[in-house]
Amino acid sequence: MRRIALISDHASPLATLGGVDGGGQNVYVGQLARHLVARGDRVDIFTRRDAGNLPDIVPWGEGGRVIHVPAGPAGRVRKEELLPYMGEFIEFVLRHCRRRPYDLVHANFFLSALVAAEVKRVVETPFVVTFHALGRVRRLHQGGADAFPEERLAIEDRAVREADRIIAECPQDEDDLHILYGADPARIRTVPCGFDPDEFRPLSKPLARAMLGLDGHGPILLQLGRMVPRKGVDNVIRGLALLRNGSGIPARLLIVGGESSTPDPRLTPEIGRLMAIAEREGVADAVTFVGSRGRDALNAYYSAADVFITTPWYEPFGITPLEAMACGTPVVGSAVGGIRSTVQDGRTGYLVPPEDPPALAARLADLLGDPERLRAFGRRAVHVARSRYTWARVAESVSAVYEELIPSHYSGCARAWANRSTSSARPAFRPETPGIRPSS
Ligand SMILES: CC(=O)N[C@H]1[C@@H](OP(=O)(O)OP(=O)(O)OC[C@H]2O[C@@H](n3ccc(=O)[nH]c3=O)[C@H](O)[C@@H]2O)O[C@H](CO)[C@@H](O)[C@@H]1O
Ligand SMILES: O=P([O-])([O-])O[C@@H]1[C@@H](O)[C@H](O)[C@@H](O)[C@H](O)[C@@H]1O
Repeated sequence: MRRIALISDHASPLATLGGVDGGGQNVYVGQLARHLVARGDRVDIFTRRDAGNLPDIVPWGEGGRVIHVPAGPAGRVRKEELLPYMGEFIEFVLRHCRRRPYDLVHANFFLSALVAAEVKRVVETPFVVTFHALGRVRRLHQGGADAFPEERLAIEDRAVREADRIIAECPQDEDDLHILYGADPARIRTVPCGFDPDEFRPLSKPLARAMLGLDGHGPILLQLGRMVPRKGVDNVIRGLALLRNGSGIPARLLIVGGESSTPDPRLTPEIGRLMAIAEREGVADAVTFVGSRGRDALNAYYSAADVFITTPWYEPFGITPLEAMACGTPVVGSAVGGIRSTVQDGRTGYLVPPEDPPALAARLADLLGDPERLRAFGRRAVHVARSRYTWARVAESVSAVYEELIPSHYSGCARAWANRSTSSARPAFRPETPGIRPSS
């Protein structure tokens, strides 16, 4: 039985999703852990305690645990401001490793990669990293709006140098790692993200719409995800205006996501910005801001929609288009990142340039004007999603990556450490990265 530590500094599988900091990484870590545990691993997820009332440990399936790490205030801290608290995080994880070692650490995001690199330096546990988002790519697209500290890039460079394996989520992510970070291709493995068939399956549209209390006529378009400018929701609203005015199709747009379950521009400024754009474009009546929704409500939203739209500026993978496909809903998405692999242009949906409302409107008009094509795309989408992208398959591939580092017969690192830890020579944690401090 392998002992795996999954580090996910700011993205807990227990968090509410749809706000600025809660989305794909939370889902990834939670699903990966569940499926690894189902395959027989012991998995501890280390994530920062971001509320005072959280238990120290929460069970996560049979053999899994979410461990809340006291690092910084027990309240919300923006991920951009977390670096100074990572010293406490590292020391906490090291204490766990010393009590009972892990065979492998899997870090998620650059802050967690810093933890994994320190753990490797001190107790020699190998590590795998999935970045989920890369600092240089973010800088390229967000420029001055990127508020992460300068140290992020050096930490990512170090993680790329020191990780035993790096998981890329799509060919574009692989290229970014190689070209922007000089990552050694021999240590990169490309494994996509997934969806859970227990959460997402096609429901009939009338049933799904009745479940959500949606009435009225006209096609329904859906946008669902974290409410941040780089998701390009403004372009979806502009595309909707062009569609309604140009082709006369009376489509409506539902926008799911935000910091709270009712849309509140004070809590989610991006919603306020989008509301103003809908007003200016003359489509405020055709756009419904729903707020964030829990996992159990999403199947109905995806199934109720005629088309799912996602037009981010960039996307390391993009889980939402997959979830839509699994519900039999065709996707019109930006031709960027992982969306280029999941959406088969002209077979399960269409790919459009990222910031191009006229191209989006034209594709929507094409699709909505041809109900037979919509149905055929939807059927193929379910097939593609189910045959290639379940979390069970993802976990199998990730497990194979671990296997390269921990042989199945388990001669293991953990055992080596257990023998060695009887010696008194235990190296101490010395933060090498500027900007962090040890807690004591
Ligand atoms: C820039 C960036 O870093 N993007 C990546 C980020 O996910 P990011 O959070 O940007 O977006 P994704 O679309 O991948 O995932 C969003 C997730 O949040 C869920 N959700 C959203 C709104 C809501 O109200 N309720 C809810 O449950 C969605 O169902 C989905 O499962 O990590 C993912 C996993 O590595 C990648 O696929 C993304 O490419
Ligand atoms: O888009 P971005 O803000 O750079 O980075 C994001 C994280 O902050 C978010 O918490 C996580 O869920 C996403 O997977 C992604 O990694």
